[in-house]
Amino acid sequence: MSRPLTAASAATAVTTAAVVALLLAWPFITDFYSYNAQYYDGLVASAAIAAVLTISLNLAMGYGGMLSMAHTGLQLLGGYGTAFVAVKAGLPWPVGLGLAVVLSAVLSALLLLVSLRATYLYFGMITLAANLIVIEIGREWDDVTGGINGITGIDPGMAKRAFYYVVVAALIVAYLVQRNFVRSSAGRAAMAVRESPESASAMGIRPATTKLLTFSVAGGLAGLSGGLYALQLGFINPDVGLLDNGLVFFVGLFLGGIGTLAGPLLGVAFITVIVELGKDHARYTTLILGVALLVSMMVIPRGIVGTWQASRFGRPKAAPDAGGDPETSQVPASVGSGDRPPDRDVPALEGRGLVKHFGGVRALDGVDIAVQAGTVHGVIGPNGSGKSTLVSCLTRFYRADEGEVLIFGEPAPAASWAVPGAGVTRVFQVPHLFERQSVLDNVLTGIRTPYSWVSAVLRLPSCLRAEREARAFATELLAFAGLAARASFPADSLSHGQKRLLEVVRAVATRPRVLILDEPATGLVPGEIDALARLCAALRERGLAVVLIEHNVEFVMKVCDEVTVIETGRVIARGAPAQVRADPAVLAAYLGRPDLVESS
Ligand SMILES: Nc1ncnc2c1ncn2[C@@H]1O[C@H](COP(=O)(O)OP(=O)(O)OP(=O)(O)O)[C@@H](O)[C@H]1O
Repeated sequence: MSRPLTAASAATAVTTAAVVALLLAWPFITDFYSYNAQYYDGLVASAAIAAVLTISLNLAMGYGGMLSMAHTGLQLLGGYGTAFVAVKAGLPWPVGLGLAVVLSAVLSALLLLVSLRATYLYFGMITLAANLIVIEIGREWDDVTGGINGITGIDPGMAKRAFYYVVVAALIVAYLVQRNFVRSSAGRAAMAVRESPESASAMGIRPATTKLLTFSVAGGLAGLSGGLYALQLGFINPDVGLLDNGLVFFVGLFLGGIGTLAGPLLGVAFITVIVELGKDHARYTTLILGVALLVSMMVIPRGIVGTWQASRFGRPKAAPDAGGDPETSQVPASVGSGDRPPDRDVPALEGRGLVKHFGGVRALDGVDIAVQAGTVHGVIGPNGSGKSTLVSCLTRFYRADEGEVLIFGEPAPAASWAVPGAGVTRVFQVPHLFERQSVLDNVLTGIRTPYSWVSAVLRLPSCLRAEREARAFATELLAFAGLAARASFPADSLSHGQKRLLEVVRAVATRPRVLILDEPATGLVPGEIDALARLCAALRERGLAVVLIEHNVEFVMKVCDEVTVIETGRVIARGAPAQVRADPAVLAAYLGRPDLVESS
């Protein structure tokens, strides 16, 4: 997690220090310059509480890709938790804040669990329903919530200035939770699932648990914001949960920049200033916010921070390439040196009698395939013959109707996300990169790190060490692929060939024992195809099994030790390249284009 100090990170550190200094000095500044210091202190405290909730929304929607309409309800729940503890149970308010965090995190987890299969929009509707239910329970459950009048007399028992510092401390904590989470393997997993649950699964990330964790952490922060809000107001009632109140958080998030670390803070600060300047015309506040949102969506859809990052000034500069020449670079030493030496007696990957139907189409019709460790195994066949379906069945993206899959003689796990953990990683036919993440983060997403999200948020030494090692490994891999100079660039800025190489490198980062590449040479220029061939050879030397699905038969014949040929879902030939090339059934399958398989 310790990053090299670039000009951008130095600027970020200076800005962060300046903002923290301003927040800490604010009460002294207002004391000095204004007769109405308490008002301005309260204004900034309110903005800080709103920023905590906006950070929570950013984690859920920006980084987790989950549309949340439950955030005012979660804030209300946090408020009730704090009020109940402080007023009804007579316990210290910090205990109430703790309960607020737990209650809202638990409700978020439950919401996620009941909507695991929901799409983006349906998840949003489920959270909307939950929000309405929380408000209604608040109205009806008199004994606990005080009903429609709510709970009053919530007193933090300290001077307003002291409470201001409590709020600022909470904002700093919320920001650090967001930053440390996002920069950890948990955060990278959340962004991977946001961009493509399928690719995330192929990297060994379990989408359901990742979403559960992200939404629960976000829920906890929403509860914290609710507890602080109740303490600041001195009361809590069901109206706090009304959706109208959530408008300001949404506008702030989109204006500041959703999916950016500083966006929620900047957005809320911006809105606070707008509302404050227009306070003499308060009835137009909603109109002003609506117009602000509309204009920002039309002019700067990525928000202020997102637009800055995408601009010429905010974009990273290309570093001189640190030895990133695939001609000469070596595959990092740790690739392939897994804990188990390759067992040459048992196939690394085996499919037995695989059958797969799509409606009336029999895409696989009893395919047997056995791939040995330390070999490159080609799978060829005409278009639509079933190659990609075979890969998907072997990696459990499709459930085969019949047959079994074995990895080093053991039955393969049933879930696709568990297959990389068993040693088999696939690369898709169409590039499936995490396009909005940096090139380095794409590779880091593939690396399994042995620390928990809690140690990431607390930046414990074990986590920092593991991150340092992961970054060093990822950097070595990028240097091998000739992409080191582009490490901090977004993946979508790469050329097609670079994207394909990055995807292969990302798969290698999972430290597989079997690597399946589905048409990796498509769209590559000859130099890139050579680099790919060298990579396959290097991985074979390291004892990996490489499965190569390809249309480029010349390439397959050059790099493969064994070839399986499929036609209409059946294996029609298998053996050494020269033997397969001369097989009459193979020549017949390529009827019309025998030049594709015949030696020149
Ligand atoms: N999700 C799906 N739904 C319905 N039919 C499918 C699906 N996936 C594949 N098929 C069909 O199964 C057959 C095998 O397709 P598959 O994509 O596995 O072939 P392929 O050999 O990989 O082809 P290509 O070389 O063009 O990528 C084809 O007839 C295809 O139309």
